[in-house]
Amino acid sequence: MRELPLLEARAIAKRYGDTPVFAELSLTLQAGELVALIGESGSGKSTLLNCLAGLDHIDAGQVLLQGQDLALLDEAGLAALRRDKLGFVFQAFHVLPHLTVRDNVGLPLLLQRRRDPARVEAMLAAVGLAALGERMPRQLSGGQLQRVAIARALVHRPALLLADEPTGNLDARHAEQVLQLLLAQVREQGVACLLVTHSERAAAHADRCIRLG
Ligand SMILES: Nc1ncnc2c1ncn2[C@@H]1O[C@H](COP(=O)(O)OP(=O)(O)OP(=O)(O)O)[C@@H](O)[C@H]1O
Repeated sequence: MRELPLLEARAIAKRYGDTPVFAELSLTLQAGELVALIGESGSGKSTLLNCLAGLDHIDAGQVLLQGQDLALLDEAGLAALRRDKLGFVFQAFHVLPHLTVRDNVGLPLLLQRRRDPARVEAMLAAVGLAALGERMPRQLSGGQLQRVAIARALVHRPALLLADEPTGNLDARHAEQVLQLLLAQVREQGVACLLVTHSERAAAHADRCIRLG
């Protein structure tokens, strides 16, 4: 028997006003799978990620995370699901400006009431930011901020990682470092990862590609 998909979208549709972004879109993601989401600018990749995370409402269809239909959850239920199961790397990082780098990375663990300083340090080291834990976000470069966002998205060992161009601001060396980190989470921890990317190099690491538009 086939394993229950970690994430399943069934014939979902999204429009803004009268303008459809996508329709009849179905996808599944299994634990331990890295899937690249590709498509031209404006094809709806970020919108799809937001819909899969329950951050944006769909107009038709169903999204199921570990069999749970997101539409049946209220806002508190959705927030708890995101807190416990999901890591999200936003295109705009959404790093909190008044917290240090270390506290930004530790935030998901704090929200789950399970502080783990060693895990936070390990994630900082994994993204090459071990020396910058005490810095404030305004003292970081764009690429460093992106790596903070990646460490924060993984620190609580989510079952699902939705990553919106996580290597977009990085030089080749750091992009490869981040890709290897994502791959390790997928292969060793069984994380399911949907990776939005314009990079052929990043897409080449994926098990499959889904194209929008
Ligand atoms: N809040 C919104 N209101 C109206 N239209 C929106 C909104 N958000 C996105 N759109 C439109 O929906 C379409 C898809 O946008 P989206 O950001 O998902 O694309 P994308 O594939 O992620 O693009 P990029 O690669 O440039 O990040 C675009 O045409 C965009 O203008």
